[in-house]
Amino acid sequence: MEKQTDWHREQKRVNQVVVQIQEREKQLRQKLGTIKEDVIDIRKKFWDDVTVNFDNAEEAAETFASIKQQAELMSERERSHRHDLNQLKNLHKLKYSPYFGRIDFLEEGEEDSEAIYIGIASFVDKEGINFYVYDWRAPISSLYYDYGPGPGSYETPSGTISGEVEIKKQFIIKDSQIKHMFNTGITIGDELLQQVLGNESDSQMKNIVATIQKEQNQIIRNERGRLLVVQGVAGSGKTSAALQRVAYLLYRYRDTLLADEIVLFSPNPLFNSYISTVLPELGEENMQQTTFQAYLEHRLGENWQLEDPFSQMEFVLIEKQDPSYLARLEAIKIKSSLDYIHFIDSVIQSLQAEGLIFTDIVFRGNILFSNETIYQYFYELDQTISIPNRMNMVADRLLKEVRSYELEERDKEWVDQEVDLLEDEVLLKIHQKVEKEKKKESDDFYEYEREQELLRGLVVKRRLKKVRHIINQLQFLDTTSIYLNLFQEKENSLFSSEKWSEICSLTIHQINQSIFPYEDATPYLYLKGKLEGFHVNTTIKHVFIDEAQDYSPFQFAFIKNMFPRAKMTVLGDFNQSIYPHSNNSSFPALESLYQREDIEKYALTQSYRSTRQIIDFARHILGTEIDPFNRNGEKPVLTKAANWKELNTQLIARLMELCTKFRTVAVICKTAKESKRVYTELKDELDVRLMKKDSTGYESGILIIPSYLAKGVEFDAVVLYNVSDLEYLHDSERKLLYTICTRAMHSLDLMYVNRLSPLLSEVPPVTYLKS
Ligand SMILES: Nc1ncnc2c1ncn2[C@@H]1O[C@H](COP(=O)(O)OP(=O)(O)OP(=O)(O)O)[C@@H](O)[C@H]1O
Repeated sequence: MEKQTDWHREQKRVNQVVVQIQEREKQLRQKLGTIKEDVIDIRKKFWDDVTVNFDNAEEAAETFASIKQQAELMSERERSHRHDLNQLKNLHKLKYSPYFGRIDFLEEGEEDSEAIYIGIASFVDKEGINFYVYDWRAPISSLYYDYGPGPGSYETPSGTISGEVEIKKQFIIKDSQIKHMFNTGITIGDELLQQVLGNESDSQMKNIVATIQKEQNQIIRNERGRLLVVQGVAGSGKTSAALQRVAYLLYRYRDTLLADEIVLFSPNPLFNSYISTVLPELGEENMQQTTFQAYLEHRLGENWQLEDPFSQMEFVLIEKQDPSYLARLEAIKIKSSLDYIHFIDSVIQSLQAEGLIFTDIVFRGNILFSNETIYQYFYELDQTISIPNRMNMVADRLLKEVRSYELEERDKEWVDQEVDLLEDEVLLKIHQKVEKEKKKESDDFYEYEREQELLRGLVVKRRLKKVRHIINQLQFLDTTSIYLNLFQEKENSLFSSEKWSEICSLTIHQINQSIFPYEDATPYLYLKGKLEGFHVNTTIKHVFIDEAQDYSPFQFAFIKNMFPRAKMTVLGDFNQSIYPHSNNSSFPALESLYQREDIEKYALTQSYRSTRQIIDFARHILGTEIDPFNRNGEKPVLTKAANWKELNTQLIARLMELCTKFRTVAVICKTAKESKRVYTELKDELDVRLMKKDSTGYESGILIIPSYLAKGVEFDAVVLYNVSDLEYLHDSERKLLYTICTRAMHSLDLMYVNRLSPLLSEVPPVTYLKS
């Protein structure tokens, strides 16, 4: 009875708030209509209100000022329009579901407690005094995530506020109706989480603001430290915490931080699209999103075709018979290490005194500046000046000489010939220019000579444009040869590896081919930056790196260098480090780049994605401890087939069954090559889609996807294709297997032919079913 009246009371409040929201919507719509009309009006009458007069400098300045004023007026109105539109969108969401939580808090020293309702955005009365709804990011809302009934406190810019949480409730409200209501304890109720996690997955990630856990809340709201490191088990909400943290920062620093000043590095384009709706759902704009590969490509420019990490991964997974396989694996490890940075730094040190390699600058087939001359110019300069500064000084000197050369060159015969070939429009333009000058000079003989002079000047200038570009871009520096020189010495005291000599030959061979190996791209750009100066990005204030276990120490150092003013949030799971360059030393290496007091570290140990049964199975692959959220499902199913044909028949039957139960079903293969083969075999039988490295999105249905592209993403049901000893034999593939299994939310199948992978030998038979 009490429960019913309580429910009734709460629903009554929802109704009241919704009425207020509707009222506000109405007012805002009216206001928007007026602003829109204003903008149209300003646009239409833009020139009516501007007096255009360029007769003299004073009039022109006045004209300019009045145009500026009109433009500012219009952009202010447009800004206001955008802001109100955003507010309208938020009101629309609030109307559907005004809030998800309530806490009654009695502040120390106060007589009465206040009921705080928490939703995705604030909603205040007209006077701006009473909050119907608090934004989940407001300081007081932290109580909801951090405490159950009992003593509690929260931080505000002016200090800590303590008191007593008297009541804590959670709601699921849809269509303005309370569907569920729970009184909860310390953690945000199991009941609500059960509801949320039991739902089917989507091709888009969802926000978790209603059920953020205490340890996740600490990560989201952390503002200390320049480096925030999160090590969290599979499915522990690292990506979720990262995205809600972006939303939090945008709210907390709304006057000084723009979404564009935050960049997120994600593992692949598919992941980018998977997470792209979370922030807009929360009423925020998306941050910049990129992959490290895209960033490298952008930096390397068009001259290089860069191998991508997925092709490198295919090589590592497939080409074990390749004669250079072990050398390349070793090369990848060495080139990812901080030792390699130190090695490059030591080489750069010696290049201060000698050894840089330059190329000739050629003009019309002749050497304009020989590499020896440039070398001499460079090393004539004081050695205490940094290499990039000296490089710019050389460029200035060369440009000056080009200018003198340009003047001399105008009288050459080739110039006359090219003048004859100039286009008519150019001739006309020069003619008009001279006519104008003539008027001023009132000189009748001036015309022909002057025209010729200008035309010759133009021809030479045009032809020298490329030379100037080469100089301005410092392209006379032969960074590729300097990089290759690192591999000329077959002995290297820094690397005891016996394979160093083999690595040297391999690298020289690879780089002389047209595709630049992935493992060399970052070191090459680092060297280039050290010689030419880094194009650092100082506008970015926060860098987020998700799936951070896939980054090498070298890459971390490089990113830190590129964004010198940014705070870093780095989230990963060393149990999912599947790339040959990533290992357990990446995070310590990253931390070594910061002062101890600048580092904040968190661990997430509870997994929310998969059912208890899936986690119980998967954790034995690595022998690791993971605390599963208590949600039950079927045990994973292991299916053995006598041959490939039978495997496919069983796979098709199982997929048909899974499709009736779930929205997203993934067949995860080890490699892209295998995925393609499976796709070819299934496509006539079932509606399946093949995911490739450049796939940018997916819909519900059956996907066939290579293991490394499924990183960071999740599916209702996963079928691991061919978990035989042929595919998963080596210890190095253990983490890959574990990563694949932990993509499943509700259902996991593993299929194989002949012999089962020995990597599953430690998994107790009670954790799975056989079919
Ligand atoms: N507090 C939470 N409330 C509701 N759902 C949550 C919560 N935390 C995590 N989840 C859900 O758990 C799943 C896994 O979350 P997420 O992808 O953020 O984990 P992750 O640690 O990045 O995983 P992985 O490293 O395995 O890719 C998602 O479906 C997410 O919505």
